[in-house]
Amino acid sequence: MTKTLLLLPGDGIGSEVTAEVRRIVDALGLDVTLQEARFGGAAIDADGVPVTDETVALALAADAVLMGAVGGPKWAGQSFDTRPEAGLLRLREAMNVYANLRPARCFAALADASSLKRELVEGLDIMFVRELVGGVYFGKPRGIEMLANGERRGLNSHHYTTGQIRRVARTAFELAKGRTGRVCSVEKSNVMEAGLLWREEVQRLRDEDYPEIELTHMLADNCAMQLVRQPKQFDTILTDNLFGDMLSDEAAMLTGSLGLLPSAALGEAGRPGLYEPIHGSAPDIAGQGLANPSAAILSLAMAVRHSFGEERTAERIERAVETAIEGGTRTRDIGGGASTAEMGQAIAAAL
Ligand SMILES: NC(=O)c1ccc[n+]([C@@H]2O[C@H](COP(=O)([O-])OP(=O)(O)OC[C@H]3O[C@@H](n4cnc5c(N)ncnc54)[C@H](O)[C@@H]3O)[C@@H](O)[C@H]2O)c1
Ligand SMILES: CC(C)[C@H](C(=O)O)[C@@H](O)C(=O)O
Ligand SMILES: [Mg+2]
Repeated sequence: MTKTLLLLPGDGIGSEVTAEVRRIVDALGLDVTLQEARFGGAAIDADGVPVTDETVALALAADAVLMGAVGGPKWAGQSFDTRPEAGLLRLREAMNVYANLRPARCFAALADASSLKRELVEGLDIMFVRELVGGVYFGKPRGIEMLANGERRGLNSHHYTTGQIRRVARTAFELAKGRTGRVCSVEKSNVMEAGLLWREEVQRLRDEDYPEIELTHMLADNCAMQLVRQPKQFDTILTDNLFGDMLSDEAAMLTGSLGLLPSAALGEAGRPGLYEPIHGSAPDIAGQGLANPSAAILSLAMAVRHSFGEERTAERIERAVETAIEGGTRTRDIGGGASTAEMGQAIAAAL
């Protein structure tokens, strides 16, 4: 049956990399109806808000949503509620995509592009499962307030409920069953109550429902260090919204570039997923044809796998990205001179 894919190019390199996603959809001849809507800064400029109610409704009615990137200096001075990033948070919340899968795999041909030694990253395959609709990103109260003594105070709240922790932990355990069965849960249970609850609930769910899973716990600061000391010790890393954001950017460099890491944000079964490269709008290279479209194209592969249920086509896209890189076509971030379009063409040709 024809699937619906809503493309949200967004800002900066977002539109450049989603153009290459279109190229791949066309080259594959996928049975997909493509829709497109403004998002982020582009929507602020045209519609006055980073995401309109109509776009949220389109997303909820689609089979999958693929977002490029949002944000940029043009909108950085605005209040939080009207920034491009707020549109992304609103969409994640509206779609209730609480489990964010961020795979960090090192392609053999790129082991030397990593900032770590080849032997540390060769064969690396980590799956981050980042909680995406809770924690400090969404906690209330929040804001900047004026104190009686004339000082200003910035305030954010970090909290998690049992249910929020258990549902994302379940996703991580289910995924790990199809991998090596090892899950490392990452928090700061030594200083944060929400971290302590996280550790307790993850352990409890493992003991109740997943005795076959080998679960370990690690403090987030140690995890940041271990990722660059001995990254191959990890298989599945389960963590909260903020730590997951930071640790996945760190892990991107193990694979060679931020331009390589895709993501899938999933909610309840049968609901649409939200797919995004993990990188941002990259204002420093936007508009120059320098962006690596691989992360966006690999995000399409994740959409095809998780929302369209077409595992073989997903693997075909992933293999084509690897083949194009092995064949020597590389954008600047991974040591080559290819443009965004040339990289997309090489991937399309390798399908
Ligand atoms: N999901 C998203 O939409 C998302 C994610 C992260 C940041 N942002 C937003 O993007 C804006 C810029 O943020 P930033 O500069 O801190 O992070 P960024 O991810 O945009 O860029 C960080 C660095 O990585 C490089 N880079 C990123 N993607 C690349 C690609 N595909 N190919 C080659 N190089 C790439 C950039 O050139 C830059 O040097 C901010 O407004 C931020 O809020 C959005
Ligand atoms: C743009 C921002 C809201 C977003 C996040 O922090 O989740 C980004 O950094 C990401 O990794 O998707
Ligand atoms: Mg991020």
